[in-house]
Amino acid sequence: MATQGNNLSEYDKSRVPDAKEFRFGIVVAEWNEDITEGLFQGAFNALKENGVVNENIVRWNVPGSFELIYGCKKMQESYDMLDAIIAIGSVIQGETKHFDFVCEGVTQGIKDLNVQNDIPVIFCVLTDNNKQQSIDRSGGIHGNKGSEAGIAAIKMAQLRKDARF
Ligand SMILES: Nc1c(NC[C@H](O)[C@H](O)[C@H](O)CO)[nH]c(=O)[nH]c1=O
Ligand SMILES: CC(=O)[C@@H](O)COP(=O)(O)O
Repeated sequence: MATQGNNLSEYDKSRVPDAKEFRFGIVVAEWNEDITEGLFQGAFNALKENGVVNENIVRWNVPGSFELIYGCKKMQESYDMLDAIIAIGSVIQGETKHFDFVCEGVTQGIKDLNVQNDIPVIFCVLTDNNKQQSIDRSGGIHGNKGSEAGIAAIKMAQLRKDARF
């Protein structure tokens, strides 16, 4: 399986651009907030480890993962000086098919934001079968997907900058 055998927090620092000039937005869903706070810390720490200063990180909260779509869209519109945005959520299977619709909806919505707008939005939404899988991927045995997302945000910010010249 993609994550098993790998650690989401490990990365080759020599392959990560210096991010001290970049500005990032982070939109965090409050559903399963024990998980999403862990993901936020992973992303925040990864940005800081690579030179980002606190003043260049703006955070908004939204109720659930489905609202990440609107929150990220408004952040793209409100903060056009941002270099990348990270969308953080934790969706855990319940008794019904609601999980399927939330996961598909947020996936398609964030994809659309990347297609329609110029600020890249990084998909840091866990879609897990149970709580343990979420714990394992937000600072547990498989590392922290938030860290992975922070590094992806830096790399996409650099790609966007390079693409302008
Ligand atoms: N069950 C989970 C949800 N459900 C709520 C939706 O995201 C949304 O807020 C609601 O349908 C109102 O529009 N959200 C999560 O982030 N994680 C879940 O496990
Ligand atoms: C992803 C969800 O919305 C889900 O956790 C809600 O739980 P349930 O399907 O039991 O209503």
